[in-house]
Amino acid sequence: MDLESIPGVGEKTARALRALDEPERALRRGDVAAIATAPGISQGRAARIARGAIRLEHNDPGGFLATDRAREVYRDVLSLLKSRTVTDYAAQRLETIYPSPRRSRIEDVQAFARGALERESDEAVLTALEGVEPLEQPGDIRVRERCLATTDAERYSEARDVIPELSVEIVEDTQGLAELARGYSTVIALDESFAGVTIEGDVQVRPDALEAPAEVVPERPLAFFARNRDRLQAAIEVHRTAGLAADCDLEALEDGLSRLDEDGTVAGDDELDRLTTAVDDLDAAASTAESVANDHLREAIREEDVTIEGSDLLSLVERGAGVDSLLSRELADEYAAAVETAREHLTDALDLDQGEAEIARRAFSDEPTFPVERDEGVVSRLREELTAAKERRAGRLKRELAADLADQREGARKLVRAALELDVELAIARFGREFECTMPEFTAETGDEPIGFAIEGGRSPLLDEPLEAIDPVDYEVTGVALLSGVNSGGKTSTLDLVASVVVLAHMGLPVPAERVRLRRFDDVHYHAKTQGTLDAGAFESTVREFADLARGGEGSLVLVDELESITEPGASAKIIAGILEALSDNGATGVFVSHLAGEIREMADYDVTVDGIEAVGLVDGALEVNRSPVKDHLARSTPELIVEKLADEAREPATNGGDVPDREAGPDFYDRLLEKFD
Ligand SMILES: Nc1ncnc2c1ncn2[C@@H]1O[C@H](COP(=O)(O)OP(=O)(O)OP(=O)(O)O)[C@@H](O)[C@H]1O
Repeated sequence: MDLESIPGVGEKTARALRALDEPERALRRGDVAAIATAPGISQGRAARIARGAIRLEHNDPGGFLATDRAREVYRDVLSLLKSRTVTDYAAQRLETIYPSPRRSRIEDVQAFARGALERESDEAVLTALEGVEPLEQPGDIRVRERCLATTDAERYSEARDVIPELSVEIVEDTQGLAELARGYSTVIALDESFAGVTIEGDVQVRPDALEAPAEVVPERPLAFFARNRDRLQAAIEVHRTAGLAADCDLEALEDGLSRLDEDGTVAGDDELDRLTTAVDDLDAAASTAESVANDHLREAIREEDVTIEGSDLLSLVERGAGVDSLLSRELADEYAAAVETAREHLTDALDLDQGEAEIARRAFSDEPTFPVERDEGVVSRLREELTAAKERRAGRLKRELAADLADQREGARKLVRAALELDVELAIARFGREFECTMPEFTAETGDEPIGFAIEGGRSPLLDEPLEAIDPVDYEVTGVALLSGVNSGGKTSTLDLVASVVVLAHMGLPVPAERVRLRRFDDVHYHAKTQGTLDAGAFESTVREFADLARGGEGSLVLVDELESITEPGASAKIIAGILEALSDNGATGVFVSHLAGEIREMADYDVTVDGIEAVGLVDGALEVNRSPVKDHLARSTPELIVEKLADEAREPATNGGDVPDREAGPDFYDRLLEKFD
């Protein structure tokens, strides 16, 4: 359907509506507001869309997490996974794994997770992963030493679009081209008509340039590799340390990257380095050469005894000759030697080749002068010569490197993606290992008897204690059960365990238990313990919520922690009994933690299962608890245990020097109390 054709649906609303089909992308609040107020959308539809948007925000596109506490458990287990990633990418990628009732979705992630669990992570891999990030597009680049030239206005604008890195110039004719060539180290002429013309400077006639932009601007592909050099090197390192098969030639890529500087220039070429240094140092070297020559000459003059006949001197003075002629007459050899040192210095300091040295020689004239002075014109020539050679060389190296790397681009992308995916897998593997997880078995798939859930040796990942301090819990529920138990026995932790196991299983991930079998649930309703008695309004809305639940509970997992605190015990027991009946009729799976299990069972008009977390005894005043709920067993409460202990002690013969324990309240009293508990 064309969304924009709905009256009143603007672009923004349409975008928001489309986003609903893309579960990976959360809707923004503004979008939801736009939908809700868009004319042409009924209130009911707007509400449904808003609910969908909220689910998306909670990464719950399937509406699996039906309550706040269920969503909290999901966020908590997700955090545990995310905290085991190295890269931000992997953390974000884990966000896309959400619990779902859909078999295909679960199985897809399961396949991924099974592979992940095989992965070994060692420190070297994790360290290497620190440098990996998603690849980035380089920013805009400008190449100043090269330009494009054409006589044609259409080609001109096409060139500007296709190769924005170079400036494009319109030229009238060969003369225009020649002028341009003086300002750039290379001019790329786009017109066939320029073929064969001879112009001073570097002019290339490339009518095909717009079809192969990377050849005339190798800076473009190189910028991509330069921008991503470090992350690519890190991704290579990840592949090496993890022994991961790569989709590209790692050596070739690494070699290419090692020749590339961060700014996109080619590194590690001796000749280019020589030319670059020569251009940079030229002025300084020429001036030093000058000083060297003058020092040399000064020294020579100082040591020289110049003998000149009076008549010669007279003729020189009469002719008005200066020091120069004296130099050339009397000190020609010294001058020549001084100039030679200057030339040698320039050649050596700049490491010039023969042709360049020829030019450099001319920077110091054979005509004697004092002081010796460089010829700036010649130094400029030399600079132009060196710069042109440098740019030619850099250009060639860039083209070669770009050609070498061109084939690696796709491979490089895959390399980084694989490294980042490995981080996701390693996070799952570490979670799996650290919580001693297994893959859960969905009974619909295994063909076993339908059950609710059966957890063997489960340890809640939400407990703060280290794993070894957590007692493994076995718990199995099919239908709806009440869970009774001593204070602090671990009832809430058991609900947390069930919720996290079920949520993880429906995310397609391994679960923290020795073995888990479960049915595929449609949703999880987990209600945390309510703090204190609810006011009438809140009580009413809670009852309403359960009425909804009771109506449609089939396929639901309902976990409720001490609902009785919402109102006074008598009324609570009645309400809970009613909810249990309805849920049980509807085939839901549920666990209700309650201290009123006995009362509720009596109220209910069917045989409610009551499981119990039992204190095995009191050790030094502290309860010793069997954390696995015992099936069909109403656990004794803590007060009962204490009365029992007192009764036992009262019955014991005095052991402390004839002092009879609790003389005032003898064994009879405790026995009578105990009877009340039965
Ligand atoms: N399986 C376990 N292994 C070790 N310690 C546990 C386990 N389960 C719970 N505990 C410890 O017992 C404490 C109390 O657990 P929990 O809050 O789940 O008990 P409860 O029965 O719900 O308590 P209450 O009666 O207050 O509702 C936890 O904070 C935890 O330290």
